Amino acid sequence: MKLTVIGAGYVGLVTAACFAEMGNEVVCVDNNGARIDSLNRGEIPIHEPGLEPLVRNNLAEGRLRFTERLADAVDDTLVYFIAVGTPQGEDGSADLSHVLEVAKELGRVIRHRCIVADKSTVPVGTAEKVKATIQAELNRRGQKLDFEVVSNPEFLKEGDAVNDFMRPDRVIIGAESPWAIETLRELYAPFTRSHERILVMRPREAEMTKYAANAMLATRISFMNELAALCERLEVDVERVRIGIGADQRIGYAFIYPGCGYGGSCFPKDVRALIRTGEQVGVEPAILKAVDRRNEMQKRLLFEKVAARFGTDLSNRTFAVWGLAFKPGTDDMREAPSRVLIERLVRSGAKVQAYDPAAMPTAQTAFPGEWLSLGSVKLVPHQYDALANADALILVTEWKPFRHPDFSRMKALMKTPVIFDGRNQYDPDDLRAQGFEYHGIGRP
Ligand SMILES: NC(=O)c1ccc[n+]([C@@H]2O[C@H](COP(=O)([O-])OP(=O)(O)OC[C@H]3O[C@@H](n4cnc5c(N)ncnc54)[C@H](O)[C@@H]3O)[C@@H](O)[C@H]2O)c1
Ligand SMILES: O=c1ccn([C@@H]2O[C@H](COP(=O)(O)OP(=O)(O)O[C@H]3O[C@H](CO)[C@@H](O)[C@H](O)[C@H]3O)[C@@H](O)[C@H]2O)c(=O)[nH]1
Repeated sequence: MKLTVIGAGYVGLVTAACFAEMGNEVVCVDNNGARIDSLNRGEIPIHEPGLEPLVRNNLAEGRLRFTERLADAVDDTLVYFIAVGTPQGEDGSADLSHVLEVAKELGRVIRHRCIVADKSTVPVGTAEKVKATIQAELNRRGQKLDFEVVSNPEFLKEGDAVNDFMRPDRVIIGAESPWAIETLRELYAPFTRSHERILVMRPREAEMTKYAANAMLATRISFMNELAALCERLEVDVERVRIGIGADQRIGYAFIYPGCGYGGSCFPKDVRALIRTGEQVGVEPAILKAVDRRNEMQKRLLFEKVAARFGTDLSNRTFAVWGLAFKPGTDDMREAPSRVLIERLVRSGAKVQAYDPAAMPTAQTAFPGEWLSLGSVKLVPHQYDALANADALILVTEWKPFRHPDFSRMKALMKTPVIFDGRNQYDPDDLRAQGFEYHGIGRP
């Protein structure tokens, strides 16, 4: 099939590469010229395991092409995928400006019967807005043609995106006409051969399903984080409680890990967008607001624990931070808990020595230049370098190399053997036996 994917970010690039890998002819468009230039050289602008060989092979085989201009895309494209960002707007709602800009441009360039499938996460009713925007441009051109706008939300997780796209739990097709439904069924068939995982519904239902999934997962995390706060006061180890409740098949173990808060480009903004939707339609989003509020509290928790231990004036203190990305497996620092922690540490006069296996280039631009130039934040080349003369280690992101480190080496490097474990990765008893002072999340 001939496809065009608009947006070469985490979703667009994975979508384009995976469809090309299945034998489709794909053009991937992005208005960021520098990004397109590097992709055409086979350089991947994001860290996503398995993506680089996929992009390189398909570029070399000629099934995948990158361009800056939508007008350069294949003229006979059958399905256009919209995969541009929908960041949080000022009032918390999803900012649709990029999506509608793409819709307008599509209205200017399409010449044949086609499907426009929206992969960006958008509020209920957006497919109708996209359709109206395209139609207005076609009318302006005096062009009559048949097109359908479909909602095809994406559920991939960063750090495991290629795997999620290749083996999806489900593919949601929010479409009206049998033609659009059949076309997308055919396109996704190679990804869902083992058993039927294609779910067809109306576009509005598909749009809602995406928010509902993220809101449910975020709710589980905030619920566990609240339980962790209770456990800490009651001298109960939340990790034992997590294992105890996860064993109930109705609950399960997924997304019940307490920690220092959820981050990333999806959960925070999607929960807030759904809150805004509730307010707009007159439904009090009581649960969603609590989920968001608990998460904001959770992101401040590590700093509060540090301040409770070392005081609020942290000048002359040095802290090692392990993990800057919002989760392991990615270089993405959007809404990362590390940012909240480091900002507070620096404001309190502390020096930070930070290391992340993938997010060091992102960190170079994520922090104000003067923090780096004045040495408030030092980005070090190795995880153990962060520990040199540190008053404490703060584990923020549970990358694999942090899970089973050399504790005796760590102790020798640090000024004081204190660990704040923001992801409950270590055994408190074991660490205390080795002479560490241990502070976890929801653990006595
Ligand atoms: N990141 C994820 O894990 C994930 C997963 C599922 C869904 N989503 C949703 O998918 C959408 C995209 O997310 P992302 O993380 O890939 O975003 P991103 O910011 O990584 O990428 C978006 C890309 O779109 C490009 N772009 C913006 N406007 C454009 C235009 N007019 N024409 C061409 N290109 C344009 C940008 O230059 C950028 O490269 C969002 O709605 C997000 O909520 C994200
Ligand atoms: O038990 C858990 C699980 C996750 N997290 C945190 O939650 C955040 C999000 O993690 P994850 O969901 O793995 O990553 P994302 O890439 O943000 O993926 C989510 O957001 C995407 C964008 O909408 C969806 O497509 C995915 O299905 C959905 O999992 C991260 O900060 C994690 O540290 C926890 O604190 N506890």
